[in-house]
Amino acid sequence: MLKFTKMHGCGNDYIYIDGARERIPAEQKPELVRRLSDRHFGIGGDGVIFINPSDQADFEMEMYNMDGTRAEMCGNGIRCVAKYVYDKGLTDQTQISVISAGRIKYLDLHVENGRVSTVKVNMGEPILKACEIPVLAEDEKGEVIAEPIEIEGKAYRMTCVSMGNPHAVVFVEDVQDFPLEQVGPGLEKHPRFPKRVNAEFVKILDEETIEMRVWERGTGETLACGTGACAAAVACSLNGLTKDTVTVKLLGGTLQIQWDKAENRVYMTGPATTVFEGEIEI
Ligand SMILES: N[C@@H](CCC[C@H](N)C(=O)O)C(=O)O
Repeated sequence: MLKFTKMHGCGNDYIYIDGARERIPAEQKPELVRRLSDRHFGIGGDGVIFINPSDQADFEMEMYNMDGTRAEMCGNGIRCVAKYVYDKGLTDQTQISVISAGRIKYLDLHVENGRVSTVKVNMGEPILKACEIPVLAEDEKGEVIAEPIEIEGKAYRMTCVSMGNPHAVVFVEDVQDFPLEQVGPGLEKHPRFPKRVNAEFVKILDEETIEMRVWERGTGETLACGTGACAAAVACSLNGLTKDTVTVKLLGGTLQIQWDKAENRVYMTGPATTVFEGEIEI
């Protein structure tokens, strides 16, 4: 029997597993993730996150998308990791560090009635160099800002940002009626992205507010994406469309994103919620 906790951040739901208690061989994880994430035959979720011990930070986050592929970073997931470790008494600290794919993030936990309600995460520097995102570009050391790209015969402009994981941000007039199911997979798997990409479709509401839908690499449309919201805020600022602090409205909730340009750090603040706990035979 495998113990798990189902949690979400703005409706981006993952299955959280204590990797110190549940020892699963690495080669079995992708298949297990696909089974557990299945919304009809499994627990159901956008993927699975293992919370492991670490010598470099307070905890390690090991993140898998629904299709069993690893991702370097997960913004909504890392807030839930903070809630998991605090609410379960694995730490009594309200400032913690979490490492994911070799990069350490620092988190401030906001506690109400003994439980974490919201978390502010220092998401680090946005990565803008094409070869580091990675996105194929004429100038591999340059930035990809408002560059033309064709998907399914239609022309769009994309701005590429990595928050540890790759994102392509496209500005659109209408988010709600945007044909995400057609355009999202085309952008995710476009040959310019050697590691595929997460695709954000963004409408500017005013200089401090944006609306966004996301097509996630390895999962498809989700109700929210934390790293995607950070990438969108950076892309808005780079294109001169908003201030450096924005409210991002997603299908499943709202995130506050600040790009502190003096420090060149992105800060994300948002909720973390536990849905239920259980055990499943594997
Ligand atoms: N939903 C996440 C991002 C999850 C990983 C992503 N699909 C990828 O493959 O990079 C978030 O909140 O950041």
